[in-house]
Amino acid sequence: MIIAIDGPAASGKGTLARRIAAAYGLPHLDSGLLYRAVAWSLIARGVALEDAGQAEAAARGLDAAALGDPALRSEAAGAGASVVSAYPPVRAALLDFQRQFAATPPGAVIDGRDIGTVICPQAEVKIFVTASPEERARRRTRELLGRGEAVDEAAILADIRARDERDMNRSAAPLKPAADAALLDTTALDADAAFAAAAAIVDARALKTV
Ligand SMILES: Nc1ncnc2c1ncn2[C@@H]1O[C@H](COP(=O)(O)OP(=O)(O)O)[C@@H](O)[C@H]1O
Ligand SMILES: Nc1ccn([C@@H]2O[C@H](COP(=O)(O)OP(=O)(O)O)[C@@H](O)[C@H]2O)c(=O)n1
Repeated sequence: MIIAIDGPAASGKGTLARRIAAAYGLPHLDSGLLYRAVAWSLIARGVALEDAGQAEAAARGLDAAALGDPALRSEAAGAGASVVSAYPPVRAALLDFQRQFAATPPGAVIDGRDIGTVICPQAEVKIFVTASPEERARRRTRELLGRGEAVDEAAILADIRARDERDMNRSAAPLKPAADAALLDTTALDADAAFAAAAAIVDARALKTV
């Protein structure tokens, strides 16, 4: 079974994807980490994010071992990922890895922006997770403070709005719900309630495909 979980920054899709993967015994891929790793490889070498050629080379040479680097979780890596992910050759270079991951039995839970629309349009279950920008900024601020990163909630909110704008309006695989995705607004749901709602969606969809 393939479960695609898409949505904007800090909507809670990663948390949901991890919990659903554990509950249903499926491997999990956080596809955002791939774009973060590409951005970080430029940032760490002092290469401008606007250098699309270098970004493509970084995507082609991506080493899965680099995905565990805690620096990829930083705000700078997330904002950089939103820039390099708009380059079609970067997306093309990362496509096979994601499709291969999904195609390997017993399937996968993958979270990102275009999993239900581009990477796995055949996914049995598609969930599009949202929350208000203000709630997402609160969550991300708490998370980054907890990680020891000095952050300001107003700046995080501005970054989230800028990222939404870039991710939704790019021409290559823009952020949008697949026509057959279930929408899940987690603004007023804590992580447990969001998981219960998502599991109910998975169960209902999975039953339909048996
Ligand atoms: N429903 C929720 N309510 C409150 N906080 C949440 C909820 N879901 C996730 N979080 C927290 O919000 C932050 C962002 O969640 P995450 O799953 O990383 O989002 P995303 O993968 O969409 O960027 C994390 O610190 C996470 O623990
Ligand atoms: N499947 C994906 C996943 C992420 N991305 C890009 O990578 C950036 C970082 O994604 P992420 O999922 O790690 O970020 P958060 O939602 O966790 O903040 C996003 O803003 C997108 O621009 C993408 O284009 N396609």
